[in-house]
This record gives sequence, C-alpha cells and structure tokens, in this order.
Amino acid sequence: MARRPVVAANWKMHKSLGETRDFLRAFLPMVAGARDREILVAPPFTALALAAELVRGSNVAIAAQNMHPEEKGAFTGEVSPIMLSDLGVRWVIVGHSERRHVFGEGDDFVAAKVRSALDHGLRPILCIGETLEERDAGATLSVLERQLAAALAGIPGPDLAGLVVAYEPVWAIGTGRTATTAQVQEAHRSVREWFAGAFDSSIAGEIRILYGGSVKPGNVDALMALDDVDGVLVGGASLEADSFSRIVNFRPAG
Ligand SMILES: O=C(CO)COP(=O)(O)O
Repeated sequence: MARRPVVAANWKMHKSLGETRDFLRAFLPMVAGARDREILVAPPFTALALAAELVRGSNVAIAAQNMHPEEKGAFTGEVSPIMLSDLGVRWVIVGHSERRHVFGEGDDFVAAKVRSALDHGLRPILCIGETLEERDAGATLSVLERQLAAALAGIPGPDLAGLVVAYEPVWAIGTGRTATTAQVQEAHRSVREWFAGAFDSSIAGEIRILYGGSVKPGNVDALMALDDVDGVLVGGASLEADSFSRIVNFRPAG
C-alpha cells in the first residue's frame, strides 16, 4: 500500500505575522495542484492562529513546533494541546533535536508529549536523530531505537495511525551537510524494522518516516526516491515560498 508523502516546513523562530501572511499568499497557489501529498507548515506560536485562518479550505495544514503535555496549569510560557486544537492546529512536532539539545528535553518528557498529543487528537511528528559523536561511535541505530522505544512505550499499536516519525541527524540540521542517500535509507529502513518488531508488520508498512536535515530543492527528488523515505521536514529552505514550493512539488520516482 502506498504511503502518502508528507512535506513539512519547520519555520523555527522565524517570521512575523506580516511575513507569515506574505508567505502563505504566495505559497498556497504554488502548491494548490499537489493533491497526492500532505503539506504542513509549522510557524512559531505567535503566527499559528493567523496561519490556521489563512490555510482554511486549502490543501495545507498547520502544525505547532512544540507543546506541553498537560492540558493546563502553572507552566509559565508553555502551550497546551487544547490551546493548539482550539486554533485549528492538527499536527505538532515533538522531540525536535533543538528541543532535546538546546532546551534539555529528555526521552521521558518527549514520551509524555507524544502520549498527550495522541490523546488530544493531535498528530505528532516525532523527531529522532543521532549526534555526530554518536554516529562516529557507531551508535546511530541504537540511539534511534532508544529514542523510539522511550517515546512510544505503552502506546497501543492502533493509536500509531496518527503518528509520523522524522529522522533528523543532528549533524545535518542547518549545516548544509545532508546525510548521503545510503545513510538516510539505512536509518529509515532500521526505523521501519523497529516498528515491525515492537508492533507488527502492517504498522511498520504504514508508518510514515520523514527525513530532515539540509533538505533543498536540489536534493529532494533523490531523497524522495528512496524506498523508506515518505516525506521531508524542512527548516531553512522552507522560509521562502519559491524554494519550499519546489520541495513540495518534488518529482515522485518512476
Ligand atoms: O531541523 C530541521 C527541520 O526540523 C532541518 O533544518 P534545516 O533544513 O535548516 O537543516
């Protein structure tokens, strides 16, 4: 069964309201014909409401870049899943390497977010990936397995229908250094095999695994041609409508 590709923009801490409006006005017509893939844009929290309003009725959906697992409470500066749903947000990035490495989020906190997102009808994009030291130490696959096992512990298989995994090697993020196609395919294959072992082969066959890390218009076709790559999560090259629309309109293999 073919997996529907997902092409997602992670704007990180970029774009004012005016810039969000300008981007979406230019971008929506550029991708209006792309009906066979899911298109997501993750603006900063401050632009979520505007973005959700601007994409209404289009083929683009809005994702949040993060959330707190609790519904409400004394968590200064945090945003809850209920607040996101309220805005019309249906997706949330969880466990991005910048959250893990810059803000010190551990596997348990990431796991609580995945569980909470699913419980609240939000679709998590669970990010995993090894650092350069871990890759050089030959630990890549064990790091990915540890991150998956921790984030998905106790989640019943059927609940995973809403989940997307993003493999983002930390050393490839924002560095211009994309992983080779062989490295990407090997990591994605091992993630899929992990799902087959931890859950079952039909879940493994359906789970969508995105690649992230210096994805550009010039390398997206080669990445999307790989057997186990079901989409991309794009940082820097998603900030301009021209460049992100070219990524969205990648040419499928064959
Ligand atoms: O972190 C990323 C997407 O979440 C990747 O960022 P870059 O595309 O800028 O390398």
